[in-house]
Amino acid sequence: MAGTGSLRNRNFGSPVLKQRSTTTHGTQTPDSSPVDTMPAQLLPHLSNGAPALHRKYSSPMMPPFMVSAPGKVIVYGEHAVVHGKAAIAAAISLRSYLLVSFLSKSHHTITLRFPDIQLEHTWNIDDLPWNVFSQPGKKKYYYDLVTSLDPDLMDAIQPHINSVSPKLPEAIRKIHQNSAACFLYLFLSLASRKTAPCVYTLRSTIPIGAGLGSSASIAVCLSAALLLQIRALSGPHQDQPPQECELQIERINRWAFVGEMCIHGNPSGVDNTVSSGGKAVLFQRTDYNKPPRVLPLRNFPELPLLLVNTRQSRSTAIEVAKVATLRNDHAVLTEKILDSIGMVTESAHKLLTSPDFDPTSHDSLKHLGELVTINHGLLVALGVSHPKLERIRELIDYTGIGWTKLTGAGGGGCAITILKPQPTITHHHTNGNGNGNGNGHHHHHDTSSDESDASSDIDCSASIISTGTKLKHKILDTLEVKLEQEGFEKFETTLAGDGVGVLWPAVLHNGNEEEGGEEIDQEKFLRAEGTEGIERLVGVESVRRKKVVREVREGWKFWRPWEGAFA
Ligand SMILES: Nc1ncnc2c1ncn2[C@@H]1O[C@H](COP(=O)(O)OP(=O)(O)OP(=O)(O)O)[C@@H](O)[C@H]1O
Ligand SMILES: C[C@@](O)(CCO)CC(=O)[O-]
Repeated sequence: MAGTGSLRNRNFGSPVLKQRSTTTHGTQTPDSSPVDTMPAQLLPHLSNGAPALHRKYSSPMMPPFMVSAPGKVIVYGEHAVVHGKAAIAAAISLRSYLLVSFLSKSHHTITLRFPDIQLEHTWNIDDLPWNVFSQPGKKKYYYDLVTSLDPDLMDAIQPHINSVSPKLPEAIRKIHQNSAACFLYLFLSLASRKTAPCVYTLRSTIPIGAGLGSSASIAVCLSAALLLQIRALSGPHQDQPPQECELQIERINRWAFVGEMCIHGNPSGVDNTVSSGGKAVLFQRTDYNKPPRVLPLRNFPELPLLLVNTRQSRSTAIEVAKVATLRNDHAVLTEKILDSIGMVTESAHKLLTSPDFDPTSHDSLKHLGELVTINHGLLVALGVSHPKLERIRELIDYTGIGWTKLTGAGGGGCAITILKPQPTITHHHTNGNGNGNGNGHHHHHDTSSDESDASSDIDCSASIISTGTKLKHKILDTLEVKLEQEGFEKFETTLAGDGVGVLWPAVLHNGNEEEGGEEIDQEKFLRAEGTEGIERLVGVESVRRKKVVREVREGWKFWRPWEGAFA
């Protein structure tokens, strides 16, 4: 077991990291590689966390570490992506955080503490079906591409899943058992009997079942944590070449996809791909036996986005199954709708990647907005909207502030609105419908000036004037009150952020008195209150709210192939 002393003596800057980390296949058996014997050169690299190396850990075990992964929004193409069409999705600033704390070896247990869903469960490591998972033909390695769940392995873990929350009502038990299945399948596939006993404590700022990829983000966290524990990842560190960063992200993503399959049956893989790699991507999977086509959209604009939660929870698996049924019952029609959604995505992709794309121009935003409207209509035709989503769209359409669609699986969950740029006109008549398909409702924003241009209810010209900005804020404030009155919830988030991140050891400079930084332990993590409390304690970004400056906190590290290094 590595004590504090050996941790201190480790050479975290070893150049060996570069050579080892290019290892891809077959040179390492993850069996019998508990993290407490992890060689320094394969541990997450600390470049600016030097003080942490000299601190004394209160426990003689390995210090706890954390991983974090973002949620996502699908901007275009959900559902159609399950059927081979392309989708565009972007990471958001809401994230899941997983703390891995090690126990002394006498424990022989593995514990999940997932307070967001009130799940707490402990398994005895020796009782798990290692023999089934290590049989020839069944044994998988960290570098394998697994594209479907093995029914024999699922059968083997079933009794251990059934032992989770057996007395709770069916609906809650299902949520618990989905998360437990995701963990156990990954744990048994990647770890070994000798894996160090530990506690996995997970907290998330992503609403669950709201279309924002909560399940993918937990699958990414679990995959990254387990791969780190078995030494199958290198970095993230400053000098990692882009291809090497991509390899690490890909490795995490492949196993996260396996975790996603445990939670919702037939995922396309878009959610875990965005959650692993961050930023924004065009994603398409035509053949489930092969890796998908993933084109990073490096210049994806920080579109002004409004995110509203219906608070109507639903299961992605059920919504995906609805579309499969429709496709069975109305094959030709459904195919045409799915094709059209694919065309919406391609059209957006063409615009977003064209050399003269300007996200602040009226024409570009209008084009993207119209595609949002069309996409929503097609999702309605697929039967995956919900009266509450339609109500949100109606409320937003009346204000004329942007273009709205459901995002993710639908059936409830969230709606996104791409906001028009700042209005330049301070008095106008709207047709009550920002999507240009007027429905006869009239709104009067009672301010001064230009009545002549009633057609451009909110003008998208580049000149932004303060009266226009005030008007927009007024409309948004009024809208927020209405949404709240009807039980909906507005979210603040930014688009196109980082993917999976590592905090090793779990120490952050939180500006308090603790020498060398604040050690994050289970109790502190569990005590953090709500999204703000979690972000203040462990958030990957520090947010200076008034000026809305977001910057990555010292300590958190990311694989960023687009930079070849982390900031
Ligand atoms: N914070 C969390 N803690 C534990 N388990 C979670 C958490 N968030 C999500 N899950 C797991 O993910 C499941 C929700 O997955 P689902 O795919 O239905 O919703 P989503 O991922 O939020 O939406 P979408 O797939 O449409 O983006 C839950 O039932 C639970 O098993
Ligand atoms: C509905 C869906 O397309 C998006 C869920 O976020 C399902 C999937 O792609 O796995």
